[in-house]
Amino acid sequence: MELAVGSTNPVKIDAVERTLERYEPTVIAVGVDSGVDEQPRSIAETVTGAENRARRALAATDADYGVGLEGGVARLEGVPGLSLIMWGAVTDGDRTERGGGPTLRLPESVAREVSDGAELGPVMDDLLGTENVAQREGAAGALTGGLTDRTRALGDAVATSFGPFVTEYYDTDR
Ligand SMILES: O=P(O)(O)OP(=O)(O)OP(=O)(O)OC[C@H]1O[C@@H](n2cnc3c(O)ncnc32)[C@H](O)[C@@H]1O
Ligand SMILES: [Mg+2]
Repeated sequence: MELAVGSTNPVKIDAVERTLERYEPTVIAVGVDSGVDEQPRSIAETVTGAENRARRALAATDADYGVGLEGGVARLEGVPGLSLIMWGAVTDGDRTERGGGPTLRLPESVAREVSDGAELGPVMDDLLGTENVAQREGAAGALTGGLTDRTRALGDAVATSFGPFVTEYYDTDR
């Protein structure tokens, strides 16, 4: 199975390779524009970024599927504080499906800087004294003490957005 992933971030490529391992994936990294802000600030903007990445990556290749992964922040109804969210989108060129990954509350100091306009990646690097944590364990790893990491967290978004293509349960939706 050939998959075009709309990013060159190694954690996103790894997340797709590992999650879809049983399909023996060939993954092509395609640097595309997400078409949304570098730091999406709502569920809708995050999902749109994932969709754009998936469609643009597929359009640039003859892969079977395009996959888009996007990280964002949002204030969610019923959940205090600012949340880190992540969404996936998968397209076969005809149909597009979306699915989410885990949600984490950001520490207040991080939430404040991001709310003031900063991008999460650099703010996390400042807090942790790291460089490019977004390309390694990510906020998901740091904020859980390693109970999960960004590859696994994004892998969940890959699984939930890919599911409708590999199970029969959604067939009646079409
Ligand atoms: O090259 P791309 O694919 O754009 O990879 P990225 O790391 O920038 O990932 P996103 O654009 O999807 O994420 C939007 C912003 O949120 C940040 N971000 C998202 N998840 C993160 C995480 O787990 N740890 C640190 N920063 C994260 C990221 O660094 C960006 O500033
Ligand atoms: Mg980015």
